[in-house]
Formats: sequence, C-alpha cells, structure tokens
Amino acid sequence: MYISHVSLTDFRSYAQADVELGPGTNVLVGSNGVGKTNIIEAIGYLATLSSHRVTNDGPLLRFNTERALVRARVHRAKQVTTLEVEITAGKANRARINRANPVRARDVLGIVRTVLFAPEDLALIKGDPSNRRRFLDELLVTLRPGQAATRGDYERVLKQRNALLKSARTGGKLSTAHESTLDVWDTHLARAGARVVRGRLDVLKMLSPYMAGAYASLADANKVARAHYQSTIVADFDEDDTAADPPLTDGESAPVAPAVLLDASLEELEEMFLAALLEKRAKELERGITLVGPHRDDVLLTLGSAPAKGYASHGETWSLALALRLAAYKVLGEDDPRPGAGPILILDDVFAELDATRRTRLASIVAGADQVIVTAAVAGDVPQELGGTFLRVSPGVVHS
Ligand SMILES: Nc1ncnc2c1ncn2[C@@H]1O[C@H](COP(=O)(O)OP(=O)(O)OP(=O)(O)O)[C@@H](O)[C@H]1O
Repeated sequence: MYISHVSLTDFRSYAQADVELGPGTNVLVGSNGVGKTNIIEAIGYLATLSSHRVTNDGPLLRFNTERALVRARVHRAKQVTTLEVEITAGKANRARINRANPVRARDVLGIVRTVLFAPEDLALIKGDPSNRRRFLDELLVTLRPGQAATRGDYERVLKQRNALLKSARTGGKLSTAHESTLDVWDTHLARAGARVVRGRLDVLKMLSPYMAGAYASLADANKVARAHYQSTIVADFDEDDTAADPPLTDGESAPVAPAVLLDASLEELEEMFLAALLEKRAKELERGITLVGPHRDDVLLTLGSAPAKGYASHGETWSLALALRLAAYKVLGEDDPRPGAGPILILDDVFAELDATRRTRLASIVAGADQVIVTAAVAGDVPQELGGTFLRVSPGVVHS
C-alpha cells in the first residue's frame, strides 16, 4: 500500500502542511529539528492511533491549540480511502473514512498499515519490558483489530482488581464479600488475559524466523537472534524478581515460556492464569497489586547464548531492533499478500547510524516495498541504491 497525500493541521510544528508522496521510496531531507519526524509520526498515528515518541496525545497538538487533524489518501491493493483522524485535547479522538460521518477513532485501525523504525526503538532491546509488550500488542492489533477491545477489557479489569486488592490491604483483613468479589475479578482477568497472552505467543511465533533472518542479513555476526516469551502466568514464576513495575532490573523477570505455554489453548491459558492468581493471592493482598498476568510479562531477546539486554554492543542493539521491525514488516506482508497491499515502511533517521555495508544491506532488504518513507538530515547518508524521490523539509513546509 502507499499514501499519496498527507495533510496536517495543527499537528506538532505544522499549522497546515500538505505532503505529496509516491509509491516506492520517498526521502524527507532537512536539517535537525525542521519537522521531518513530525510527518512520519503523523502517518504512524493513522496506523496505530499512538505516537512512537510519546505515550499521550498532548505533545502532538501544536502549541496552544486544542485540536489536530491528520488526513491521508491511502492506496491499498485497488482501493483508495481517505482517512482523517482528529486528535482533541482531553477528549475521545474521532475519525472519518471517505468523508462520511465521524466514527470512533478505534474503528479505523487496520486501514493503514505501517512499520516504523526510529532511534527510540533501541528501547525495544535496552528498555523495560513495557516496550516489548507494546511492540507485540501493536502488531497484534494491526493484524487483528478486534484485539484492541480485548486489551481494553484486560486493562479495565486489572484496574478494578488492583483497586480491590488495595482497599482490602488498607482495610486490613479480607472480608468474605471481598474474597468472592476477587474471585469474580479473577475469572474476568483470566479470560481476557488468556486472549492477550495467546495473541502475543502467536505473533511472536510468526515474527521469530523473520527476525533471525533479518538479523543475519544485517549483521555479519554468527550469533543467532532469538525471542522467547516470558510469562508470569506459568507456575514456577517467582514474583520476588518483579518487586516493582516495570519488573526488570536486569536479567529475567519470569521463566521462558515452556512448551506447555507455547501450544496452550485459550482454556488452558485461562486455567494456568487462574492457578497462578490463586497461588499468589496472599502476596497480592500483601502488596495491593496484581503480580501475575500479561501486564508483567516480557520477551527475552537473545543473541547467541547471551541476553541482548545488558550484553549486546551498540551496533548489535541497533541491528536487533531493526530486525524486529523488519520481521513485523514481513509478517504484515504475509497477512495481506495481495499486490499493492503490503505495509508502508518508515525509517526515521536510521541510515546515519549504520556503516556503509549495513546501509547497503538495509537498502537491499527494503527494496521492493510498496512504499518506503525515509528521513535523513544529510541526503548523502541515504544509500544511492535506494533511489526514490527526495522532498526537502524546512520549518513548517515540505517542498516536493
Ligand atoms: N506540539 C508542538 N508544537 C509546536 N512545535 C512542536 C511541537 N512538538 C514539537 N515541535 C517542534 O518540532 C520540531 C521537531 O521536529 P522533528 O522532531 O520532526 O524534527 P526532525 O526534523 O525530525 O529533526 P532531527 O533531524 O533532529 O531528528 C522542534 O523544533 C520542536 O520544537
């Protein structure tokens, strides 16, 4: 797929900007701070309804404005869709498809598919587990938009269960009424949580071979890149390793998924989760929080026999983070293999970080994507093999 036109109103540094893009490679070039990333952030927002840089929408609204608009013309296979998302401070966002009546923003998930790689992605390897959970969850929602509701259910139940645990803790002894309410929340939590875990395991299974392949193509290393789901819902998890959330200080937070978890059905996962909740109930009451569940899970990434976090070099960390995104790109391409339906690949500031060999390798890996959007402060950093159209960005304006 590709986007042929993006229009921004009061988004980040842009009062109003129109950007014409084409299929194939588009390179946005301009000095530091002119607004290149702001453009690709807006395109990424249409796909995920979130920014790759900030966790809330506030900074996306241009200073002193209340509302931002991102509009795009999307070409997917033979279909052309005009998509518009309105981001409003402190209110639910709204969207419009083909200028029809507004719908919930959530309803447009899945129309645009992007895979965005940015320097912030180093946190996928070096950062706390929430980065890796978010990576899997976002990909899952792109593949199965219905998963957004499951995730929402899980968060809601988790919040209510935590509130109950906290009130039971401050109130002293757990009353019978509290206990039976907790049983009810456990059932709801396990039902939604099992779906979250199953979805993540499925996604990770799809990603793994592509991640290993992309890493091998990017790096000379003879180290194999692997990803293992670590779940707190497996029986022998020791919550002392996760005293705080984010639970990781270093090393591992929970056991690597055993085969029993990898192949478990939803019902089996639910049972596992319920058993783990029961086992941890006393500890949870003591601490006033839910200690087990997908909100505490992690993905252990390894290079050769060592965990990437804490051991990988800077270059290896870059290559592995990039390999994860390229794997996501492959998985999405496989999910909708129609010609012209592949995801849009966005590479923010990536070439400046790579040596000449890796630049060329990356260029050959991404060649053939329906659309690649690259940002660079220095045009010469973008390998010539990539070709494409250059667009010059200066503050507030994009010149074709
Ligand atoms: N909400 C906002 N309102 C107005 N301006 C903003 C807002 N958020 C960011 N900016 C401005 O946008 C600019 C940053 O834009 P962006 O991150 O797109 O730069 P860039 O061209 O990608 O730079 P670099 O090459 O350094 O990565 C900064 O000047 C910043 O002050």
